[in-house]
Amino acid sequence: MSPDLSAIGRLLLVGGGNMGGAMARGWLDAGLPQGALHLLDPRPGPAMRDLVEAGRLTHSTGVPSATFDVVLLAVKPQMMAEVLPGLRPVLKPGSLVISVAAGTTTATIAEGLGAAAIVRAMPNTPALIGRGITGCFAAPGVGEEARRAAEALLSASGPVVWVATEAEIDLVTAVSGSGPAYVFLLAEALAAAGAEAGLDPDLAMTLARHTVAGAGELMLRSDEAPAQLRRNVTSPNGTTQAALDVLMAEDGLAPLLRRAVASAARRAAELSEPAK
Ligand SMILES: NC(=O)C1=CN([C@@H]2O[C@H](COP(=O)(O)OP(=O)(O)OC[C@H]3O[C@@H](n4cnc5c(N)ncnc54)[C@H](OP(=O)(O)O)[C@@H]3O)[C@@H](O)[C@H]2O)C=CC1
Ligand SMILES: O=C(O)[C@@H]1CCC=N1
Repeated sequence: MSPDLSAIGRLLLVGGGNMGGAMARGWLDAGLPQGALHLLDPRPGPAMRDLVEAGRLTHSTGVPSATFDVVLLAVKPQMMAEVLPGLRPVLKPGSLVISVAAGTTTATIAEGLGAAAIVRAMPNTPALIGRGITGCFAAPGVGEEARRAAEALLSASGPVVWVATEAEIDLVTAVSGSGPAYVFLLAEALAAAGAEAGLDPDLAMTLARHTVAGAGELMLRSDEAPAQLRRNVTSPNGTTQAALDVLMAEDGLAPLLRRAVASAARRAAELSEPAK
């Protein structure tokens, strides 16, 4: 069911790139009222330009001379220090600020903008098709109504989960924010392994894409846990077991992913420091 976005008011999206663009598409598809969304981006990409030309949102290359009920920050973390002070005039008492920037803390955002109700959110790019998941942290001072507004907006991209501490957002980033890239890499590696083993490369890629997508869809729709779904594929002493003996070895996939997630979380923490 689509969230009710009719009461969101005026919404400013700052940065219409991969993530901001995916979220904008989700809001428009979920029925954000005509004229509610304004994009601030000096160089919007083709997808956003098409939406502007279709009259589905307004756009400016500079900070608009209006105030907004919600401001969603989707610029690179390295841009935040430069962008935040210029946004002070678009805020009014009660404005809600949502940031999806990896690493940038609510304290940094509060300092750059002056006082505001700030929610840090970590979506992921399947938001583009309404199949993302977003982890959120509400800074102290964000009231119940603002939380509900944030949840309504973010749930246009898929489920929304709240964490109790800001440090957990860096972990959400490492698992689900960056996670789609790990899954795409799995598809790439599976296709490459199939091609190396002798399959036509295009055929191997078709097999890999459908396998990853089908397994993902089955996992979402099934009541069974991923471990049980894995067992359902694994005939005793069969082919899957032969592959899993490699993937589940001491130096297999689990320790590799542990290291990858730890490395992403460390990078998120680094991004919270100035000039990284
Ligand atoms: N991509 C992802 O999977 C995810 C990204 N994020 C976060 O989302 C944020 C954006 O990432 P992503 O969308 O990938 O990055 P992109 O580079 O694709 O998008 C950023 C956009 O902001 C624009 N921009 C640059 N300067 C300004 C400015 N002063 N004012 C307004 N807009 C500006 C950029 O224009 P130009 O390209 O011309 O510089 C670009 O269109 C990051 O903070 C990232 O951590 C969070 C979750 C997932
Ligand atoms: O790579 C990044 O830093 C961003 C945050 C999560 C996904 N992309």
